[in-house]
Amino acid sequence: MSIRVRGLTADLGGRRVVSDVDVEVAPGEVHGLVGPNGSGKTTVLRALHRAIEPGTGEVEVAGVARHAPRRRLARVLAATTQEQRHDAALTVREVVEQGRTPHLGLLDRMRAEDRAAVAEALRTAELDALADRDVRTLSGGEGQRVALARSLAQRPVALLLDEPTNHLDLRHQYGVLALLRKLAADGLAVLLTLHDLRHAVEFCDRLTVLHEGRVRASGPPTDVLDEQLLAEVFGVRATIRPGPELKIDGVV
Ligand SMILES: Nc1ncnc2c1ncn2[C@@H]1O[C@H](COP(=O)(O)OP(=O)(O)OP(=O)(O)O)[C@@H](O)[C@H]1O
Repeated sequence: MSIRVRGLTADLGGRRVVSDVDVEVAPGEVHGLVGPNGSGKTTVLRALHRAIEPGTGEVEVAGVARHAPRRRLARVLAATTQEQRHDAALTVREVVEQGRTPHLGLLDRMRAEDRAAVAEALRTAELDALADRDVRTLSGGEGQRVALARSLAQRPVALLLDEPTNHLDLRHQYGVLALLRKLAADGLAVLLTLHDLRHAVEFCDRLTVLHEGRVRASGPPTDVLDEQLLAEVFGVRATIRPGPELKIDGVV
C-alpha cells in the first residue's frame, strides 16, 4: 500500500474529531474521502502530511512511518491543501520549483532533472503562459493549479489533494480529475477529498465515507453510495443512476 492509515484518532480543540479511521490507497488508485462538512476529511489528510500530530494510530506513506524524518516523507508525499496561499513575491515558476526542495541538498542548485520536472509540471497544469506571473496576482482557480503543479514537480509516490476542484471552472475541473486518473495509471496513489459525489462516482476507484469522524463505509463508489447512506450521512433523498447527467468526454 502507498498510503496506510490504521486506527487514526485525532483531538482538536479538546474534542475528538477523528475516531478509529482506516484508509488504504494502493499504487494506481484514486481514492475519494467524502462526507459532510466537519466529518473529518481534512483532518485525516493533515495527519498524513503532518500538519497535525495524530493522537493514536498508524500513518504510513510508501513505507515512511509516522516518526520518520520529515524530509523522507517529503520525498514520497506531496499535498495540495486548502491552506496553501501564495502570499510571497514569487513567480509561478519559483513556486513550482519549491516542489523540488525535498530532492535537493541544502546548497544544491537545480539540476537538469529538476528543471525538467518543473517544466513538465507547468505544462501539465497548463501554466506555461503564466510561468512568469507574480503568484499574488492569480485568480483562485489559477492559484489552485499552481499548488497542484508544485506537487507534481515533487514527483511523489502518493498525492493528497483537499478539494482540488473547488475553485475551478468546468473545463479545469474535468482537466484536473482526468489528470489524476492519468497519474494513477502511471502508478501514483491519489487520496483526495471531494464534495461533488458525481465526480466521486465518475473518477474514484474507491471511496471512504466519513461521518462524525468515523468511517461509515468504504468500497467502490456505486456500492457505497446507496439510498440509505445518502439519506443518513448526507441528508438527501437521492439515488445514483448509471451515467451522469452531464457527461464530459474530454477537453477541446
Ligand atoms: N484547529 C481546530 N481546532 C478545533 N477544532 C477543529 C480544528 N480544526 C478542525 N476542527 C474541527 O474538526 C472537525 C473536522 O474538521 P475537518 O476540517 O477535518 O472536516 P472536513 O470533513 O474536512 O469538513 P469540510 O467539508 O467542511 O471541509 C470539525 O468539527 C472542525 O470544526
